[in-house]
Amino acid sequence: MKDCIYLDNNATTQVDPAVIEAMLPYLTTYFGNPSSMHSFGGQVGQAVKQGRLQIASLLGAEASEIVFTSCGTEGDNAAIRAALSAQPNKRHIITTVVEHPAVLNLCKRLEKEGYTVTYLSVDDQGLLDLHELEAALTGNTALVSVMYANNETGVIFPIEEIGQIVKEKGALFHVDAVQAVGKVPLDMKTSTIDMLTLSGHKIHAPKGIGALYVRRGVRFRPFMIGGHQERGRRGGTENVAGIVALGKAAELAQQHLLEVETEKRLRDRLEQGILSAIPNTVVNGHSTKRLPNTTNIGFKYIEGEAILLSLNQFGICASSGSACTSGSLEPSHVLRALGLPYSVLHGSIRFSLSRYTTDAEIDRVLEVMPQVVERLRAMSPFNSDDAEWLQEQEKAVLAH
Ligand SMILES: Cc1ncc(COP(=O)(O)O)c(C=O)c1O
Ligand code: FES
Repeated sequence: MKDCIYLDNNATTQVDPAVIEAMLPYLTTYFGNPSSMHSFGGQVGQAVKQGRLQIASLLGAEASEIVFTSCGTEGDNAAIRAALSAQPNKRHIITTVVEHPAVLNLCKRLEKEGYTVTYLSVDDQGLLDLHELEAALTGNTALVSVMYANNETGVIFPIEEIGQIVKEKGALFHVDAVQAVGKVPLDMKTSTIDMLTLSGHKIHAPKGIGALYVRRGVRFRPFMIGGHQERGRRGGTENVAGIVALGKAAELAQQHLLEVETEKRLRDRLEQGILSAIPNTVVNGHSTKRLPNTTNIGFKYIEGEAILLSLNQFGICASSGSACTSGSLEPSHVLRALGLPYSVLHGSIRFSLSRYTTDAEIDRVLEVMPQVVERLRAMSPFNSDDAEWLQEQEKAVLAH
């Protein structure tokens, strides 16, 4: 079991014991290849089929619309590349400035390959202006790729409204729903989404397995070229144990969707507790158009990294942004896009809860947090907005 108060579930989640139990036989006894003709392989093929049905059920999709991938990053890459190669005459892509690097860095690469990319901006609440989307869409737009919910702030975009606009212009619509799956109800049958990415390790399955929903009728050229697996949409012998795990995790996520209010109650208690006990704190991102498990809080005048290290000493795991960029001390591209002042930008912490989070854990964080912040602020050279240095930094950020 975990030996810390784990509030970093947007980075990754604990594998559910029931998921481990379901997948283990496929690492031991049932090691066959699902494509084999013999019945030993056939049994394994059945397990893959079952996993596909479970994922389809969570998404309100058909089993044939699910393609297993190795992770969310692969799903995003496969969807975007497939959309482009299916429409070779269209050379324009629309995405947002707050996407995960799996989309953002791919789009930057595609610009080098000759595509034009529009990066939609967000306001200080992290929300899009749909007029900007309408104005950007042209007959040359192959694809609009927008995340369902942001991994850093939890802000949720109005996906179906966006989809309506996209469909009017005949572009394909891809949604990175890695953070939304299991936290908001999804129904592909009534949705405008053409392709949707999800990742196992964010929903209590292991790392290294994911899925891509591809609406029936959407032309899909494989990203991973090889054998006939996944109906020719993704070559490579299936990660059977991973698929079984993802299927089980999807089943549990579907059940848990009914209880997601509990997670929200704990998140709100944590957030309100911090805001009321500690002065000069702000919530980053829209307060209600948000995932139920995420809060991103700016603690003015101190460094996020310092807060994280102090919390770590108390056995509390949180994050100052996305795991893949936290190695660099650059402020998060998401918080920068919100145009936050320098003092908030550098002092922001993301707490992301899961169904395992307890009231006792939230109590403990609320007990520790004020002392941590007070101690760091006492050492901070700039503890008011008037500090000349701070003002200079603000100007530099705005000019950036
Ligand atoms: C919004 C979003 N998209 C994509 C990914 C990438 O998923 P994976 O780690 O499975 O490649 C993540 C993971 O952090 C994410 O939060
Ligand atoms: S890969 Fe998700 S935080 Fe970077």
